[in-house]
Amino acid sequence: MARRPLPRILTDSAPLARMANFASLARGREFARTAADSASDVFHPLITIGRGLRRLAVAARGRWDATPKESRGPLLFFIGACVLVVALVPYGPLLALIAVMAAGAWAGRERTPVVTGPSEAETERLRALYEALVPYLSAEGDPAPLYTHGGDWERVFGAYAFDDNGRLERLQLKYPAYFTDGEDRSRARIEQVLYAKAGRGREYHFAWDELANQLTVTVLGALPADIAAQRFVTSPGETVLGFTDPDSVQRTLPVDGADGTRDAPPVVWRTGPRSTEPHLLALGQSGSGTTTLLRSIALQALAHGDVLAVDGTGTGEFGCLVGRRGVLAVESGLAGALAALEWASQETERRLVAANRARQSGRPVPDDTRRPLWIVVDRPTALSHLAAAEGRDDPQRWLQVPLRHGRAAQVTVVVADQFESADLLSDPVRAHTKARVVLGTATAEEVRAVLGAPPHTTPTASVPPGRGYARLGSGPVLRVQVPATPDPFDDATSEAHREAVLALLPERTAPDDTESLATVDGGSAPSDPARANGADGADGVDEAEPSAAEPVGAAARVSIVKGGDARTVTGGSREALSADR
Ligand SMILES: Nc1ncnc2c1ncn2[C@@H]1O[C@H](COP(=O)(O)OP(=O)(O)OP(=O)(O)O)[C@@H](O)[C@H]1O
Repeated sequence: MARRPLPRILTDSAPLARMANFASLARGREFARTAADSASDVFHPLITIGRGLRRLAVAARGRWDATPKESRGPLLFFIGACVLVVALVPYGPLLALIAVMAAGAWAGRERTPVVTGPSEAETERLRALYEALVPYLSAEGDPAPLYTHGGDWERVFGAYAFDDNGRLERLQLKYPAYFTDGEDRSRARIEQVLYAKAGRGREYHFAWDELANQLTVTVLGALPADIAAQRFVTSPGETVLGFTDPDSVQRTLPVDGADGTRDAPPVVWRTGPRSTEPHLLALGQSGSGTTTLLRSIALQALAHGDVLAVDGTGTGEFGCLVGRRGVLAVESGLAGALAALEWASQETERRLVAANRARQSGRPVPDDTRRPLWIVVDRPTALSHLAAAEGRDDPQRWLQVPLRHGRAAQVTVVVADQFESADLLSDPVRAHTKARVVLGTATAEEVRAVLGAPPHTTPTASVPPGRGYARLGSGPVLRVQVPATPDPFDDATSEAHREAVLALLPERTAPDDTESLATVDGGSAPSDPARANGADGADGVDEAEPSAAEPVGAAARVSIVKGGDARTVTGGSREALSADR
């Protein structure tokens, strides 16, 4: 009987053999790879030296080729002499061999290639920026346009830098000479394009070099906001409005910040008879920090002068000043504000007359006309509005004389208000406040409207309180961060800030209850007539009559503390104030 053949799969050993072959092949490859790795580890120094010797040989060959024919003879002779010397000195050949090996190892070391030029993504950004500028920086009929669609961006972007996240940090670009770089509108258009294309939300500085037709855009870091109220090292007549960029001002002041003491560049405002901007106006949105700026100025002013504060917000923002030496009054009601400002106006006139008389009679100007008087008015337009509703005098009317003649009489006016109410500011306030500050979020047009010049940086959409721009007279527009000077009586104020502000307050000259007298609602509390005293001790003073509590703006009393002595007069009694002069 014939035997049946087994199935082919059981007899044919080819697949199994193939599998066995694959396995041995894979093993062999693995072995070869391991051997190669080990060999390359072992022979790595030799490989490096070999590579270095090859590079040296190539370099020597290049050098030899570059050597003029007539110099080759002497060079050969020199090399031969060197070889002879080496051969003759003891251990010369060995040392020479070691030197050659070392040179080979040095020349053959692996060098990480230096990446130059922008990455692909960065190149794409630069190209997009270039294309976006084409419509604004090209003109029909230009035979050799710097900017054309699909043109060479490397021709115009002289320098650029990106941060670690690939965002543009600095860009220097050339623009055609016919571009109207002297016109603010033309500049603003370019700045807007760059701002949009380089990434919104950051603050950019634009430096226009009109001579070289070159614009440099730099991303600005945020101004440090860790400087709080403190005693600044300044001379009398100097007030620190805030701190700015280091290259914007030439001076620095030692300040205590979050990381200890450091030098910071201040924006210093000079007041007094020689000041060209003797009065200041600060504007901003609600919550931008204008009241804080006034508080900071008042605290600095108290170091060398007297302060009269009028708080149009009626929220007691200057309550911490009440009863302190040098604080003449803190008013938050309409009647009180009117009386206090009228007094300030008449005091300015008195100082001028006294100084004039002294000069005419050849005597020195009396001391009581030389002590600086600061009139600090927060939101006067709120009081103006109230006054109009009640058919009374506009309190701003009484600022006219101090604003016009204050400089000669050592009287400084500081006004703060909100953008929305700026229209209600009187003409003298607008005309005589040459030192200007804009705080908080503001468009370039708003900054320009207040400061008279546009900012050289792109205002960002959100800024911390106290951040803005300052301009003194016709000087440059400076970025500024006001020192944190919060109301120490505000529950939200941190302990450190509260202590910093309280430490700057002059000593108390009146008992604590004065605080509730003048700041809360125009002073409804009775005061102690025994404390009532004139500035010179002999002035006429009305005895205060206790009155019923009245709403803000209907105040009937004024509390004035002059030269450290308390004086209380009825708000409606202007005669009493006049008599006091
Ligand atoms: N320079 C600053 N540093 C830190 N915080 C500040 C600064 N300026 C203001 N603030 C804080 O911002 C808030 C608003 O400040 P502030 O009252 O001075 O603003 P404002 O412009 O007067 O607003 P409003 O008129 O609505 O009172 C407060 O909590 C204040 O402490």
